[in-house]
Amino acid sequence: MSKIIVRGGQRLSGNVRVSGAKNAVLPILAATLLAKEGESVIHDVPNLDDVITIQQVLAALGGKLTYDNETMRISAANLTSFEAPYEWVRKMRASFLVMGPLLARLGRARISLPGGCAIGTRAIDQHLKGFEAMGVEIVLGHGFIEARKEGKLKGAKIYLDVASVGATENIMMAAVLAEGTTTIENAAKEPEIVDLANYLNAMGAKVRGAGTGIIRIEGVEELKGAQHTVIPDRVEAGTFMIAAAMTGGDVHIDGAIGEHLAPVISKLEEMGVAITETDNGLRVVGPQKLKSVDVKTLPYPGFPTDMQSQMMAILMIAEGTSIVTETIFENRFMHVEEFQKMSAQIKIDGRMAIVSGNTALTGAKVTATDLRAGAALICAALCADGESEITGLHHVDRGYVDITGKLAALGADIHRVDPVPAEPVYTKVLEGVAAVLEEPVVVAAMSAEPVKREKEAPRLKVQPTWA
Ligand SMILES: CC(=O)N[C@H]1[C@@H](OP(=O)(O)OP(=O)(O)OC[C@H]2O[C@@H](n3ccc(=O)[nH]c3=O)[C@H](O)[C@@H]2O)O[C@H](CO)[C@@H](O)[C@@H]1O
Ligand SMILES: C=C(OP(=O)(O)O)C(=O)O
Repeated sequence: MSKIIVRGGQRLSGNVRVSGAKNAVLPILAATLLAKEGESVIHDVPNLDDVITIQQVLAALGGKLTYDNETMRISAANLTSFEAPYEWVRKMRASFLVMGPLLARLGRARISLPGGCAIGTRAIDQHLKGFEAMGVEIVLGHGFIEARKEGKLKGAKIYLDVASVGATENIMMAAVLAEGTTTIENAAKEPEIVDLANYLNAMGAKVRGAGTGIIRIEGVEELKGAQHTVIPDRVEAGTFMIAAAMTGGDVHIDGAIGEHLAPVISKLEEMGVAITETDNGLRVVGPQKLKSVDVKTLPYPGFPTDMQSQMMAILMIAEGTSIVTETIFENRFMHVEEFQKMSAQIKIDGRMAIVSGNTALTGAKVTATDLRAGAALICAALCADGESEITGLHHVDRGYVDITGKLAALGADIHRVDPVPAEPVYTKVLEGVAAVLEEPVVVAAMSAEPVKREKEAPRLKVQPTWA
């Protein structure tokens, strides 16, 4: 089992570079499927497990991809499938974002139902409501959503009951090739929505109003591949801000965009952290003593739910009691039990967590229960007394590029231990796969490259019920 070992007590200092945003790159890579001709060249693509997953999804749908030095090149001229099976959607919910592009390009999509996940039920009704308003016929059954529309999708006026990030993105991507104009009301306003709209417009789309509550999309005939640079990851940046502040450090976060982090900056400033904007990032200086604050997660521009657990980590060592209210996901307090193993004093009351401050954190063996919980446990371990061992790293690897190396470069006493893969068992599995496929299989193990086969392996084709 992979683990991160941290010995607390080191003050962080120096410069850390923020990678491209996971939550921006995933919809953008899904949107590359919309280009009937030309290559898309996407820069600052972070080397994350979620990026490898979406890369495999795109390749299986017929996309041709290469990934080198944080640049991904994608051609999607010849799509060969309209199906996203359970294996992908289970691994990464954002695989569901291929539904909008597939409907726009092929008028068909067969997508596994994403179901709930650790942090909440995570409904998809608003995505489906949007597609149905555009004339798509949707049938649910056997764990799949089967969707089709004869001819082009029709522009529509769609009011979202909740300002869902994913639904806004999926509907935007479906609408860019629709007949007529689509209006999304109560649209999500996150910076990742604006980044997606910028990429779509570079492809030739007509998207207006992204970043506000009303987005208008005028459908166009065709889109072409385009160049785009992904925005820096505001959650990764926010995580380093908290790590710096918790250790009383002095850290420059290279690439962080202040405007994207306004609620995090405000709350940290209220706590006594000094934050200054520089030409290309933010400088964060932790104070001697941190003050407690109350925090409530909200859709952008409110305090991001993806920073809630890291914020809770810093509140544990602030002076006084703080209340953290989670309004986006109903089950996003799983990290509390892990923090308690590190001596935290936190009580949960429904959607509120009451955090007693002034805790002298102690090192412990803890498990990342989700992606941001993992990051929060690392932050806590950085100022805990003694050694902590953090497992459950498959969550962390979904969203942080080399968090261990980046923190070590800032002076943290941190390292990662990965078990050596058991070669004979692995080879045996590959031999088994090759036997089933009746073909040799060559896999680039532990690499960011997509799985390589000597020739395209036969895929299981599942026909939609109406075929
Ligand atoms: C890949 C990606 O970008 N993930 C982010 C995205 O997730 P995601 O796009 O899944 O989050 P949403 O904004 O859709 O979900 C927010 C809330 O709306 C509810 N909902 C959503 C859709 C729907 O059709 N019906 C419905 O009721 C969800 O259950 C949840 O309670 O935004 C979240 C909220 O900022 C972030 O935490 C995730 O990191
Ligand atoms: C919840 C998150 O991501 P996802 O929507 O991909 O699960 C996250 O980035 O914290």
